Amino acid sequence: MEKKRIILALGGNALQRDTKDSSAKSQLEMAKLTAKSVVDLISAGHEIAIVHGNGPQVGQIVSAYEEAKDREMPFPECGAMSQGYIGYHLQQAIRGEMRNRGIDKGIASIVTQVLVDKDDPGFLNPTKPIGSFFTEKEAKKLEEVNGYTMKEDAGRGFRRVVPSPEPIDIVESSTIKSLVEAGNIVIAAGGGGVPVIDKGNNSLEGIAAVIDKDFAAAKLGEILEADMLIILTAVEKVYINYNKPEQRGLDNLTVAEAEKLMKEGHFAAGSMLPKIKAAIKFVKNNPNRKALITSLENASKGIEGKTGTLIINQ
Ligand SMILES: Nc1ncnc2c1ncn2[C@@H]1O[C@H](COP(=O)(O)OP(=O)(O)O)[C@@H](O)[C@H]1O
Ligand SMILES: NC(=O)OP(=O)(O)O
Repeated sequence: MEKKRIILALGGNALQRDTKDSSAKSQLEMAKLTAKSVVDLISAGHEIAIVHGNGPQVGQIVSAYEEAKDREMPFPECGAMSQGYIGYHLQQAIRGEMRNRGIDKGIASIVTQVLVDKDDPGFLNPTKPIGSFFTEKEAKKLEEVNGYTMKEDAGRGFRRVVPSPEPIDIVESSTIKSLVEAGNIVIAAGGGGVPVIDKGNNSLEGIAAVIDKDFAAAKLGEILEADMLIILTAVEKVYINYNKPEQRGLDNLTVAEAEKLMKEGHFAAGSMLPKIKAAIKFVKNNPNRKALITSLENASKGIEGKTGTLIINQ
């Protein structure tokens, strides 16, 4: 098979067994399972950069500091900590799996800053869920006492939501590119990257927000001139009429078809919609690029065209 440069976007289920277990032990076990699928792609000879989510983890870090009361930690610093925490687990798990299969490649996480616009409309309407799930009553109390904005998250309970601006550029992109071109596996723009704004005079400033990792992965793919964006999530395919009796899996979608289905409301906001938008951004106006949405365990089958939903320019 042709060797490809691939950006892998790892969704929540790659790192969390279930929404109630946010322990480090469980995350490391999940990272080890995830490593098997990732190393299947590495052993097929593809160049890989990994972008992971961080919603549960950054929420956990922020609330740990808030509960400690006697010490403060700004939100962007918590985002940077989440990159280190998750990157450490993925590095350990993927390195171990590579060594088990006799693959001697370097793997490293890059603490990544992602440039956003201070006037991004996302700052006015928080949408990105972070941290644990709460009942409606608990959510109301958190709104009153802590000043959080809480929203219902896909029928699973209430979560704190924070602004989610769009990524404009990746500050460490040339370093990431050099590492990928030298044959290393790179974990970058974790949690969508730490959002920073440009203050002028070579000065960047972190800002309290969480960038969508699927958008950051599409941006990284653009910068690295990747052949493929693979978004790994909990479902094997994208569906129309999802969760309805007439649900039907989609094998292939052109940008025009995806845009039409998006307008018809087939993709839920906050879950499948950003993935479709990221896939469209990555392939639009570029006939050589493909985006694939499938489940972690189907990554290798998906790349062989045997499952998943493939999004192409036309
Ligand atoms: N049309 C659709 N097709 C498939 N899945 C959908 C669709 N609409 C909503 N979903 C939901 O989107 C979820 C993926 O989004 P999300 O859980 O936010 O991803 P992740 O955390 O893996 O990045 C799927 O598990 C599914 O429940
Ligand atoms: N940053 C981000 O997109 O995280 P989740 O995938 O956990 O929502």
